[in-house]
Amino acid sequence: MPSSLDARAHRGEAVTAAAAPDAAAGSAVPGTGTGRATAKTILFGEHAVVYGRPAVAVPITAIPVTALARPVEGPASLRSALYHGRLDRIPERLRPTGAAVSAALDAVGRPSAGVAVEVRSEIPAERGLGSSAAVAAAIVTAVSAAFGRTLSPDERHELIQIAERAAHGRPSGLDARSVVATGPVWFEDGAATTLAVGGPMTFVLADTGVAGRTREAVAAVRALHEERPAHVDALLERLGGLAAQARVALGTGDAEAVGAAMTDAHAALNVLGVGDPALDHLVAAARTGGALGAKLTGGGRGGCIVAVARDADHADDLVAHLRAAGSPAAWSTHLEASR
Ligand SMILES: C[C@@](O)(CCO)CC(=O)[O-]
Repeated sequence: MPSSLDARAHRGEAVTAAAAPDAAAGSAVPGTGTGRATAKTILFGEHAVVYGRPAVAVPITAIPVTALARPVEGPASLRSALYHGRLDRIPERLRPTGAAVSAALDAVGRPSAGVAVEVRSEIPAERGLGSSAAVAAAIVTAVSAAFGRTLSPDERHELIQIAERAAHGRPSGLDARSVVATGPVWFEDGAATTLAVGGPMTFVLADTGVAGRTREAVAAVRALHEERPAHVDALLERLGGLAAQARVALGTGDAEAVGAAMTDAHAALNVLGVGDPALDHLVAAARTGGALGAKLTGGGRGGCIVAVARDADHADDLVAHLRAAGSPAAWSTHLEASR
């Protein structure tokens, strides 16, 4: 992993579940533009959400990405930890990032304008933490601001979705909504609403060190769905049901019930074919470390796990335990009760 993504353990910011103002701040002074978004973790509903089931996600405000953009003479360019050069020569794997710049230029009516875009991201890529959606969110906000436009949340969502389609074909929109939220979200029918949290809850994220493969995992679920629709529909129904159950448990602050639902969801995701031995290893380690439950988070087939800690102090122990079990990076994030 690049040095900026070195193993760190954040105690995590308090993420309030109260009013969820938009987190993708941007300046709209023509000539300069900034955009900001954050990592996210999906607590429940990944993959099932692609098939219309509900999901629960939490933005990780302690892990941000910022984009800066300014109009220039000459071709559009990108500077990031992964690439520095002309946009029309961007490597295939960064095509979604290029798509975000182009989509924003189209949206401001300047499709062939030159723009210099710089991305500073603390979000590890390909770890199921929403890096592609967050980078796209920061970019579309920054580029449109550089040309004097402030995007409405829905306009911005559509532009992020263009980049997400380049990333993995048929995105549900969950990532695009979560990376610009400031509190936990309930996602259903393409819309995100603020989720009530009835008591403090602390989650720990741990990286397997194995790159997640969302595109491949989404395609594998689609193929399995075509092959065995009844089997897959039952799993998707189960995953959607666990999200609904967890919504109630979050609302009453019942961390044990949230953890139990997570462990069940992990099992269902494995049957769906999006697991990985490295994920199972960390889920098992989380349990021996005293977590109330754990599961893979995001696209799967690598990436991160998310676990429920007993409390904020236990989260620190759990981070250390997961690091000792081989995780190269672990973080914690804390939710305060919203009422
Ligand atoms: C796997 C998935 O459910 C989440 C990826 O972070 C895909 C999507 O929602 O588009």
